[in-house]
Amino acid sequence: MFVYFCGSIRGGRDDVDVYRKIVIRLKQYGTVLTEHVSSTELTDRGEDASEAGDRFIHDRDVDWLRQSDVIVAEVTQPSLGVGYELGRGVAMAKKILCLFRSSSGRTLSAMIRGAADGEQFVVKDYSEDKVENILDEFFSNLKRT
Ligand SMILES: O=c1[nH]c(=O)n([C@H]2C[C@H](O)[C@@H](COP(=O)(O)O)O2)cc1CO
Repeated sequence: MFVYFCGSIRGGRDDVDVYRKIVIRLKQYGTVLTEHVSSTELTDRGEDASEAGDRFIHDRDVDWLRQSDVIVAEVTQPSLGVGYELGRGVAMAKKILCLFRSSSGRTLSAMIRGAADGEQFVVKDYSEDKVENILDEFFSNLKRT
């Protein structure tokens, strides 16, 4: 199984430790195509603007989205890139799990919360200590469908 993990990069790296925890768990379920998103070495400047530049990052990530079987996004820290990835994912009819920490005091965008249908597009409010359980539950339901 190929998993595409989305998390904020240029939108801010405050939640990188949570991303790391999520990616470690996701690796039990398959190949995480975007492991770099959870790297503590990656700053809010992005991937060294990559030698090939932003177009390279965009095209590579859209290819990975196409290849993925499931998209998991940590959406607490607002990020244009994550929102874009989710929109592309919906257009590709991918199975999507969005994870939001209400303890942040933020209100999740209506364009994410309002997209939830409980099946193809799932939004879960969670606390960091429960994240592994939520992922385990999501992936065990996935196997049954
Ligand atoms: O350097 C990058 N590498 C990369 O893979 N991305 C992708 C993966 C992340 O899920 C998402 C983050 O978007 P943003 O940088 O707008 O927060 O975009 C984004 C950037 C920088 O925008």
